Amino acid sequence: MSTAFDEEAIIEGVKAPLIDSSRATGTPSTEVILQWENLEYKVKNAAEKGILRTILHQISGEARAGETIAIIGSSGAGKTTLLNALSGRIVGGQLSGSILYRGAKRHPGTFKRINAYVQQDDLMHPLLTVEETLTYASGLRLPNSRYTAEEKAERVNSVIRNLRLEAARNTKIGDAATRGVSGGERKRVSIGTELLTDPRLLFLDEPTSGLDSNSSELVVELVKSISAERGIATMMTIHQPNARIFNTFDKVILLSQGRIVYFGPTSDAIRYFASIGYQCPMHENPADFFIDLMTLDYRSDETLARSKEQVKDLAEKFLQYSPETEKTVSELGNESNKDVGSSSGSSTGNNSDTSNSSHKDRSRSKMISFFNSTGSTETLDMPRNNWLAEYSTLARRDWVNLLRNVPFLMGQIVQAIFMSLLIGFMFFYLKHDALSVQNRLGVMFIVIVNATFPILMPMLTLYYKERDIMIRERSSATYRVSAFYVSKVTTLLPIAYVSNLVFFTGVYFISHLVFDAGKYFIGLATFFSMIAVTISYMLLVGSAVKSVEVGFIIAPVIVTIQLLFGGLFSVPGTITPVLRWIRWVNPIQYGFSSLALNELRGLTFDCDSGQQCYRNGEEVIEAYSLGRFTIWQNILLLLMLGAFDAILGYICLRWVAKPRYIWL
Ligand SMILES: Nc1ncnc2c1ncn2[C@@H]1O[C@H](COP(=O)(O)OP(=O)(O)OP(=O)(O)O)[C@@H](O)[C@H]1O
Repeated sequence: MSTAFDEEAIIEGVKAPLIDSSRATGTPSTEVILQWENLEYKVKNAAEKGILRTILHQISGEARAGETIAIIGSSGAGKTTLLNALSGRIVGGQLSGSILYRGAKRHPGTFKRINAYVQQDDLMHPLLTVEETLTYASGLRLPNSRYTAEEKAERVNSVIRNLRLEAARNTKIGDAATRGVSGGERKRVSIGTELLTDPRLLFLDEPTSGLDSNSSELVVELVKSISAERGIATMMTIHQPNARIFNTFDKVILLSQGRIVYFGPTSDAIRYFASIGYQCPMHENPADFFIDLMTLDYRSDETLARSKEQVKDLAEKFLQYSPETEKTVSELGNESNKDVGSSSGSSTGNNSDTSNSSHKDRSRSKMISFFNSTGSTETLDMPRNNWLAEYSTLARRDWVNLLRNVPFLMGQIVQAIFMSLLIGFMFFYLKHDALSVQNRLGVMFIVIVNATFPILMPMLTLYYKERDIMIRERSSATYRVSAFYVSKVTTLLPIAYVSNLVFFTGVYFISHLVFDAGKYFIGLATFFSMIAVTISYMLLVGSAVKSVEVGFIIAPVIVTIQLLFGGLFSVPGTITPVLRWIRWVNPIQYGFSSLALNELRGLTFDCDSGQQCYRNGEEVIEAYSLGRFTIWQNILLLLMLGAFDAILGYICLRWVAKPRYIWL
C-alpha cells in the first residue's frame, strides 16, 4: 500500500516544476521522509590491530518533508560519516541499525535517484558555462520519456532563477587555471544540478566551506526556502555557522565524538541546554557556545579529562531526554525566555510542534521497523534515458569541452607541426645510398614513437579529470559507464587523427619517403592504427590505475619498454629467450614492421659490388626480421591489441566506478 502511494508521489514530484505552489507550504510538513534508529558505525582501529573504533554511537532521528536539518559538531565529530550513512554512501567499516525511507526499507537502485548529494568539493567541467552545466545535467538526468526539450530548458531556467544565478548564467565555471564563477555561485550550481531532478532528500556536505559569511548565508537561506517550498527533507553538515545561519535551520543535530548531544528544533536548543545546566550567555553565538561545550580540550591532561567528562554527561543527558522531560524543558524555556533574549533563535513556533511529534515518532519508530520487516520495501524505479540519448549528450558535452580547451588543442597541433618539420628536415630528402638505410629505419621508428608519448600523456591528464567527474556523476546513477567510455573514444580519436595527419604528411613529403599514393595511405593506416592503440592504452591505464600519480609513472614506463623491444634497437631473434615473448604484445613492433615493410619493399640501394652493404629493401627486412607478418597482418594485430586494451579498460572502469556502499 505504501509503495503505491510513494510511487504516485514521486512521479508527481519528478514532473513538478521546481517551485510548485501546491507543495509550497512554506513550513515543514509532518511527513517523515527518512528515519534512522540506533545507527552505529565502526572501523578498524589503525593503532590497535583487531580492535574496532566506533565512529557513530546509537544515533536515532528522523527528517521530515520540507525541513532543513544541520549536523553540527567540531572537526572529527562524525558529521560527514553520519551524512554518508543516511544518504547510503558509506564505504568500508561496519554499519548497523536501521534506516527507513518513508517508512520502508530503502532500495539501493531507487534511493540514489531520489536523493541528492552535494559534495564538499564541487567537481564540474571548468569550460562549460553555468547554463550549459545545468543543461547537460538536465539532458543526462531527466528522462526524455517524461520531459520535452522545452520542459528541460524551463527547469534549468527555474533552477537558475531560484538559486539567483541569472548574472552568472553565461559565465564559465572555471578552475585554478581559468577565472570563472565565484565560490558561492559555484556551490549554487552544484546544488542546482542536484535539484534538477526534484529529489525528496537533499544532503549537503559542508556547503559553506570556503565561502565568506554573506555567500554562506545566501546558500543556506536558498537551500532552506527551496526545501520548504518543494517539501524536500534537507540535511547538511556545517562547521561553526554564524548566529544567523544557525537560526535558519529548522532543526539541529549536535554531534560530539560520534554521539548525539542534542537533536531537535533549533529554537529549543538553548532552552534544552539551559535545562541541563549549560546556559548560553546572552550575546554569544549559540553555535559557538554548543561547539565549545562539545569539543575536547587538548591543552592539558586535566582539561582533556574534564572535557571528556562533559561530553559524556551531555550525551547521557540527551539519552534521558524523553517527551516528558521535553515538556519540562519547554515550560522551563518559557519561564526563562526573557533570560535567553534575542539569542533564542528565529525559527517559527511551528518547530515546537514538530519537536513534540518528532519524539512521538521516535518512540513509534520501533513499530514502523517491525511493520516494514514484514516485507514492505521501496521498489519504485525511476526511468532513465536510453543508451543512445546518454551517449549523444555526453559526446556533445565532450566536444564542447575539447574544442574550448585551447591549450590542449594548440599543444596537439603545434607539436604535430613542430615535430613534422624537425623530423622532416633531420632526414631531409632521403637518398638511396647505403647510409640512407639506417635513416629510413630511423624515420619509421620516430613516426611510430610520435604516435605514443605526445598523445598518451596529455590525453591521460584530460581523462583522469573526466573520469573523476564521471565517478561523481555516476554515484547518483546519472548515466552508463559504457556511454561515457564510447564518448571518450569517439571524441579523442578524431582530435588525434586531425593533428597527426599534419605530422605524418609533413614528414612523408619533407623527408621524401617513397612517393606513391598506395604507400602513403598504407603508411597512414598503420600510423592511425598505432594512434588507436595508444588511445586504448591510455584508457586502460586511466581506468585501471586509480591514482593519477601512479598512472603517470606506469604509462610512460610501459611505452619505453615497448620502444626498447620495438625492433630497431635489437633484432627480435637475438633477444634473450626469457624476454622474447614481449614482442607478441608489443604494438610498436607491429607498427614499426608495417611501416618499414611498406617503405622498403621494392626499394634498391646504391651498393657497389665488393662493398658490405644492403642492395635492396628485402635484404634490410631480412636482416632486421621485419617480415614475420605481412603489412595487413601487422595492422590487424595492432587493431586487435587496441581492441583488447579498450575492452580491458572498460572492464576496469566499471570496476573502479562501481559504488561499494554499505547498505542498510
Ligand atoms: N572509513 C574510516 N576509517 C577510519 N576512520 C574513519 C573512517 N571514516 C571516518 N573515520 C574517522 O571518523 C572520524 C569522524 O570523521 P568525519 O569525517 O565524519 O568527521 P567530521 O565531523 O565530518 O569532521 P570534519 O568537520 O573535520 O570534516 C574522524 O576521526 C575520521 O578519521
